[in-house]
Amino acid sequence: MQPLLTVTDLECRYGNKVILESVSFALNEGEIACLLGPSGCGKTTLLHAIAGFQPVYRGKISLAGNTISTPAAITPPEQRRIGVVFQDYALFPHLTLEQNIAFGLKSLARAERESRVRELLQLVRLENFARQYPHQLSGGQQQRVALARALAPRPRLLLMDEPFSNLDTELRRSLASEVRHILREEGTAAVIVTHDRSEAFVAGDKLGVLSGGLLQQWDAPENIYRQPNNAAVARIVGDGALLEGKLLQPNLIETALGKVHLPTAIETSGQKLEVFVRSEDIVPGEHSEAVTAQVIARDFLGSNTLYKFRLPDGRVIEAALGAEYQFLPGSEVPLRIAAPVVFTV
Ligand SMILES: Nc1ncnc2c1ncn2[C@@H]1O[C@H](COP(=O)(O)OP(=O)(O)OP(=O)(O)O)[C@@H](O)[C@H]1O
Repeated sequence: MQPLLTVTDLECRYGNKVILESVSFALNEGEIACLLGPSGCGKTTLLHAIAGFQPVYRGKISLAGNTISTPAAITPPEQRRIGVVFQDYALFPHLTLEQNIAFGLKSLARAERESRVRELLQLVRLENFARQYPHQLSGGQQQRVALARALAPRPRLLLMDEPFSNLDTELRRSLASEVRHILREEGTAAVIVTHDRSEAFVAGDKLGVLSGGLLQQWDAPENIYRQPNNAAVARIVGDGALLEGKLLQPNLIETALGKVHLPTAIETSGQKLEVFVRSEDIVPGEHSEAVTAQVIARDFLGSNTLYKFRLPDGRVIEAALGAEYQFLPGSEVPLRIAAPVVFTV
């Protein structure tokens, strides 16, 4: 099957400043991709290049088999059949919900237009609000209208730039899940920019992690979480500490947080080893491979407690522990690593 969207060796610049370099990925029909990365890493620039708002310096973007961007030629945004949803919703304040959604459907006959608007109002669960104006809706509802308006003309691809960032945390996650459901129902492929990893995990079939102008990894969110390509990706997709590792045996590493056995032996020819330890992958309890750490602080977070421990070498690490563990500040606790992610650098 030919991918819907193909980005090949893309480079984008502002003046002489290189913003994105060697970016390549492919998205299939109906797939949802989330672009995740720190502020300023080029997420919006990539989205704008796909939309046709941003020229490309090198490489190529193709949609449904047609080349739409090269350094030599750009298909104008309005000819790409790409829908865009912005962070600030950008709804028309003087139009009702149904008029907002019908906006891009002027070429349809009236009956067809009305039926498509009804269908979309139902899809975003706002059928009882058809005659209301945007200011009469909550932020989450407004964002669902913006989504319905963008989907109305049946775009081949939908682009969303930080669509949930104006909403509170809980609503963000539930809307991310709802958007996924709505896009699935419509069968529309999408690229969603976010800097919130839980939104990206919930919404995306694919995750693209950007940092330093490079697409560091492109894969299913779970694969990236379990096997990040490098420490930068590991940090972007999870909280944790990066420790130096010393190879004692091909499958045994020593770190400041004790020794860890690896499921498979690794070969190094003198390279440095780095061990990324997620805060939820640290286990207390007596063990031959544990080190003794001191509790210096604890924050109760509800489902778990976030402890700060001082390791024997003086560094402080965080561990998220369940309710079965109760340690007081000042106490000494044996700790070890349950599931390390190891990189050779
Ligand atoms: N019009 C512009 N002219 C020059 N530099 C720009 C312009 N727009 C963006 N940049 C720079 O390009 C880099 C990437 O910006 P971009 O908006 O793509 O990042 P982002 O990952 O979307 O960031 P954020 O998460 O903060 O929105 C930044 O360093 C930014 O300062």
